[in-house]
Amino acid sequence: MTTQVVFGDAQLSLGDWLADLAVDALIDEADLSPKPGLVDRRGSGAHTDLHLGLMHASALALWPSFKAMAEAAQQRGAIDLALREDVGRIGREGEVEMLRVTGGVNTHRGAIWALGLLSAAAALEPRELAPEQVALRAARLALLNDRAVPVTGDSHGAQVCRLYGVHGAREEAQLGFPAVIQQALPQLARSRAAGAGEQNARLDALLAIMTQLADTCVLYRAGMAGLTRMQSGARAVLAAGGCASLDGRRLLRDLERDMLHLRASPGGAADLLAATLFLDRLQHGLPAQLGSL
Ligand SMILES: CC(C)(COP(=O)(O)OP(=O)(O)OC[C@H]1O[C@@H](n2cnc3c(N)ncnc32)[C@H](O[C@H]2O[C@H](COP(=O)(O)OP(=O)(O)OP(=O)(O)O)[C@@H](O)[C@H]2O)[C@@H]1O)[C@@H](O)C(=O)NCCC(=O)NCCS
Ligand SMILES: Nc1ncnc2[nH]cnc12
Repeated sequence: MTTQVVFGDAQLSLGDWLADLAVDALIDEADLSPKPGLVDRRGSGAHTDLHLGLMHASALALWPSFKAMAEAAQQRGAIDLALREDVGRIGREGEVEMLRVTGGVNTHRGAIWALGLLSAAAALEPRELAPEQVALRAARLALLNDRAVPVTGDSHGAQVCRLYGVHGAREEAQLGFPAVIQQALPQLARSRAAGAGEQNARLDALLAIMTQLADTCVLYRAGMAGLTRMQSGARAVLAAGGCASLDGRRLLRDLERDMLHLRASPGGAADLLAATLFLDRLQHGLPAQLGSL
């Protein structure tokens, strides 16, 4: 039985719809400008191996993985080890495809993890798509131990988590994406309500994530000095009125200058902004009708 999402006369399977939302979120994140240290429409930020075309190609290449994760969730129908291991296997295959398309560059490793879990979590209960509900189901899935994960312990994230005693991408998901639920979505709503405009509201949401996140990409590239500058700089922009204000824009420019100087790229925060946009669309773009064929 396939759940169909009905938009007027058009019909889409739930897996197609969720994969569309996930890829749209990745492309919107990549395009959003000006983001400090990150790839955007202006350039490659602190990266020498990434550019906007590569981010787009990577996002599009992941569509089948997100669809497959959502379909696995529909088929399994419960948060259990079988589903966790399906999601892990599909995610690893997605990573291989990402690396093939980008010629070996890590564009979206964290995003496959976050958006994969969230796509599966959404597909499990398509009538319960409030951000907190979806994030909680994703957390329960992330807490299960995928026995097929290669136990190398030498990823960049694992190295800096050990060195600095912080939580990385795995724990962010296991805690129910607090940076998204407690920081980014409320900031997105506040900035929209204040009339900041959509682009500035999304930039403010990214900064809200950056105020608190232990972004392991920043830690790996720029150490604790980089992370502290990222967090304090993001707080300063928001305290000055956010990206829609003149003072906020000046402080954003200062933050960008310092992050480029430190080679610091908040890739983890960028992934969580994509997760924010995905959950925001899920809650505001509920399908007109869900039916089962
Ligand atoms: C649980 C996993 C996510 C693995 O996590 P782990 O921490 O062990 O591994 P990393 O390889 O470091 O990947 C984590 C990626 O998550 C993003 N991230 C970082 N901090 C956070 C955070 N606090 N919360 C959430 N997300 C976070 C980040 O991804 C983005 O940055 C990448 C680009 O950065 P860049 O600096 O260019 O790249 P590097 O490769 O580090 O190289 P250098 O250029 O510096 O030399 C980009 O990918 C963004 O997406 C981290 O990279 C999960 O992946 C896992 O379980 N892995 C095991 C295999 C598996 O089963 N996979 C399938 C899972 S469905
Ligand atoms: N816009 C971006 N720039 C650099 N790394 C990223 N990882 C995810 N999105 C990114």
